[in-house]
Amino acid sequence: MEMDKLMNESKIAREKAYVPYSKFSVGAALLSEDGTVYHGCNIENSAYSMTNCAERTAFFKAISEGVYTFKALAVVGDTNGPISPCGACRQVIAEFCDGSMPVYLTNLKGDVLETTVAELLPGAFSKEDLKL
Ligand SMILES: O=c1ccn([C@H]2C[C@H](O)[C@@H](CO)O2)c(=O)[nH]1
Ligand SMILES: [Zn+2]
Repeated sequence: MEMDKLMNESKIAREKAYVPYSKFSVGAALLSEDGTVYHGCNIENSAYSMTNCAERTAFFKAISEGVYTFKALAVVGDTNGPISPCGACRQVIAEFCDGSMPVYLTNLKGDVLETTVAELLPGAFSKEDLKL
């Protein structure tokens, strides 16, 4: 799949955001190895800290379906520059993706920052740290 298509999928995912508190909608589109695209949106809660970001929603949907191998991620929000995933999402992304996997951070104006999982979270805590 071309990356502009994946970025467009993230905009479609964004339309489902449940954001009565922040009114800040975010969408994510996670491309799996077999070509399936998992949509994620942010899902807020009156107990604010229970909010789930768009990125983690997309990952948890895929993982819960038994899908663990990913090729790319696109994220979009109505930000001035390319959206910047929060720390919690960076850690979840690092858990399930190779450091070299491309991540496309975008906004509604069409700005695109192409980065990688490793660039998003240098020094991520990982399973190696657990000495398993
Ligand atoms: O990368 C991001 C940044 C923020 N949010 C959500 C969390 C909250 O619902 C709203 C404002 O922080 O945006 C995401 O889903 N992803
Ligand atoms: Zn997040």
